[in-house]
Amino acid sequence: MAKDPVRVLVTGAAGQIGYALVPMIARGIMLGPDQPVILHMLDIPPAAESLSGVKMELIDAAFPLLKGVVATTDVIEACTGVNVAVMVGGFPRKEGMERKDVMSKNVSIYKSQASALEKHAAANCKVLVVANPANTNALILKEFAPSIPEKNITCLTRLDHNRALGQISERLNVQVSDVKNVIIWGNHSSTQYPDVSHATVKTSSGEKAVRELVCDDDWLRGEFISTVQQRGAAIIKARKLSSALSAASSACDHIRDWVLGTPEGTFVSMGVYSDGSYDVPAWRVDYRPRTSN
Ligand SMILES: NC(=O)c1ccc[n+]([C@@H]2O[C@H](COP(=O)([O-])OP(=O)(O)OC[C@H]3O[C@@H](n4cnc5c(N)ncnc54)[C@H](O)[C@@H]3O)[C@@H](O)[C@H]2O)c1
Ligand SMILES: O=C(O)C[C@H](O)C(=O)O
Repeated sequence: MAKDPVRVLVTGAAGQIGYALVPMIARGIMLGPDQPVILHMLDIPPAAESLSGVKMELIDAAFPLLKGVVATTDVIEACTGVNVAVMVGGFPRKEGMERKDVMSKNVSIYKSQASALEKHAAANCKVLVVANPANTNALILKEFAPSIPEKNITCLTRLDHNRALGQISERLNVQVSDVKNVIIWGNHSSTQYPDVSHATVKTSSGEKAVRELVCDDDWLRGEFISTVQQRGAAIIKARKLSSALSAASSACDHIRDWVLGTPEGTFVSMGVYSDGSYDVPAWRVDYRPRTSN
């Protein structure tokens, strides 16, 4: 029997990540090849015409799994009934900026969208924040949507995880699909810590530790980490635009593995609300930034 469609919200859908992401969702890359979807796309009024063009293209692509498209600038209409929310709407940094430099513009967006999600999304809606600064925006969303369970609000560090897999694969000249179990600790920022302590590569003689195969701790402690930490900036320098296809693909990986699970013995990275697991300090209420009103 055919499955019921899942409603997936993409905010900032007229932007460059949105344009790469919505066809991936409509093709089943996010939720699986047998899962019908209804896409909810939100953007701001100045982008309404461009958003309507994206909707036209989705119709023209005749995706068999796509059972409906809501394209709107109304946050309530966009959030109503959604089972998965991918929060991409916001402003990207430009060359020479850090991700925290877009904080003042982007954080306010997440306050208003949090209350719309809290009131109108489906129960148990899973939220992925992509817009930067991703960890802070996710925390703001959690604060302003207190009835959404903490474990349902996450942010994207899967792009950093995938970048780390890619760097190991390039260094060892092995298929990226044979590398697994890197970990990204910390924020999606230049202070993140890509960790290969548990990472392995599948070889003809079984799984081998990345550290053993690389056999160069200076590289692992130095260039490897800084390349992953600075990859976003390197892409902005090269494209004059921030990463989009890799961000969209990683967002699909994040939701797919969250909803459908990972193969046994494989783990992946996602930004989660800290409850004290892994010896990382739990988030405390007194860490909250003070506000003037
Ligand atoms: N976490 C990650 O790994 C990662 C990776 C790449 C980019 N990003 C971030 O994702 C965000 C989007 O990047 P992009 O390249 O698609 O940017 P973009 O400028 O191409 O698109 C952003 C879209 O968001 C829309 N928008 C702005 N305010 C909005 C609001 N209040 N509601 C709904 N939509 C709104 C804009 O109109 C635009 O269409 C940026 O913050 C970027 O830094 C994060
Ligand atoms: O670096 C950026 O500003 C965009 C994104 O966070 C990335 O890592 O590519």
